[in-house]
Amino acid sequence: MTHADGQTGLSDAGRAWSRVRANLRLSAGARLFDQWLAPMSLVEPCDGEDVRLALPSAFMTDWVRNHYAERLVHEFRALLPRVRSVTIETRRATPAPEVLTIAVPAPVAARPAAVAAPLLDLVAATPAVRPPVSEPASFIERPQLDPRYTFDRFVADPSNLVALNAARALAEPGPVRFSPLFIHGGTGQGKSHLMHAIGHAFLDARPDARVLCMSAERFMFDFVAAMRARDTHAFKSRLRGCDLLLIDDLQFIAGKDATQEEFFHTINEIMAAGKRLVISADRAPQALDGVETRILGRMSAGLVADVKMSTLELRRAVLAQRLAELPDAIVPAEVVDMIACRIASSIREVEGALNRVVAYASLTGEVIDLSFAQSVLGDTLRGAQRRVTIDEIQKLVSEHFDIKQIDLLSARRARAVARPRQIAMYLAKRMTTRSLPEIGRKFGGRDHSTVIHAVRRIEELRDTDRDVDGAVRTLIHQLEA
Ligand SMILES: Nc1ncnc2c1ncn2[C@@H]1O[C@H](COP(=O)(O)OP(=O)(O)OP(=O)(O)O)[C@@H](O)[C@H]1O
Repeated sequence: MTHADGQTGLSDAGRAWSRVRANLRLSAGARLFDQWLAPMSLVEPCDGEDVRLALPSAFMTDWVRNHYAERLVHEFRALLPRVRSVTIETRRATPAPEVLTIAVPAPVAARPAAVAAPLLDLVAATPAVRPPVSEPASFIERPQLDPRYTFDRFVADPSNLVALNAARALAEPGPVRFSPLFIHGGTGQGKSHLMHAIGHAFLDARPDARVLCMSAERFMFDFVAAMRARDTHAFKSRLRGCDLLLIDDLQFIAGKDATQEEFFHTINEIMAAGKRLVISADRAPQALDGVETRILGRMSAGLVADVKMSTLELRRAVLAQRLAELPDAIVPAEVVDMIACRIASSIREVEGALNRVVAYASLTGEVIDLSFAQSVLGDTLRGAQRRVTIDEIQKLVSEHFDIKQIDLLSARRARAVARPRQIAMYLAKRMTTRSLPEIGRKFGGRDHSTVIHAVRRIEELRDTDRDVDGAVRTLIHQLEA
């Protein structure tokens, strides 16, 4: 219930918001506060449980969400303990509100939670940030699922097909398939998106199911907090009572022995009860140093699937999809293509680049063209621009393996030469925009199928052979420096 203050006319949430703002100003400092936080306003009416805050641009929304989402929940809850969630959304200041209502495209509209916020800006829409822990054991979890991360919004591509199909199968009601599912891959390649999509699909089919989604880091914090409070019972029943448990970024518990002990028992119980389990990490189980073998063994008993570095086609398709969600934005094809080609590191960065261009154009009123986009994305492009050449790759690989560069181009098949050659081809595919035939030509006139074979082989070896994975990581690091 909202109570209005007789003297100030403010609701409980309104008064809490004034205090939260004052606290933020003190802790963030005037400059940061004025730039990012001052433009934020409370969306009224507010029932004091689900708080909504609005910012005038998607860009700002993104920034505040990344840096202040959890903080805002804590600040509000300290003043108003009944606050359940804080949602940060985009609401453009002018013109009048009806212009602000962005059509919610069909796929996302299927989820009522996402539609509930009428001014939802799909690019920057922020999931409600739920309070972290300590719900009573009987509470049916409302999982921390990002409303944007659904299967409908996940673009299928050869680089993610196995993981996507396994994720879909695991989310289907009925017999449990492909559980535990272990999804691994580089940063920003869609692991969390897939996990959340599983959660959404599973809840769509079984709305009363207990689904819990958390990072391994959160698992550790909650567990440590429960131990400190000498009350691990609620923690255990909360985790172990799940129908679907989704744990992101497993690598965080590497080396944390007590947490791993608890984690092992948790996944054991989930699996023994025939419930579903999905885990993600930034590398394959075999390469997760510092994580107990018995945990990794459990993972390997299920399906291990990777999401590989995005292809150019995938980046193009994701951008096209995101643009379709921004009917007001006019972004020429050459700008889209420039972003897809020049930013190859992570899809998160690709999306971020598009958002930034659109946000700047809406703030400055400028028309988007190639030079506008390039000036907005200056630093990002300069970072991404560090153009690696095939020659550079060959030089570095030959130095690393202490062979002659010419050997990489030769017909020699000895493993001491063949493996580095495959690694060099893999890096050329991954770190340059050269096509397969072009790469083949640069390696002594080889066929494009040889390059494909090399890329696949190294991808496989990176999952199973630490030495190869380690060498590739070092080389990538050096090439990116
Ligand atoms: N195949 C895809 N289709 C559509 N969107 C994608 C796809 N892959 C990634 N994305 C988008 O890219 C962004 C980053 O994805 P996500 O957060 O899932 O990456 P991640 O692999 O979990 O990264 P990290 O390990 O850094 O957490 C998200 O906005 C996600 O929606």
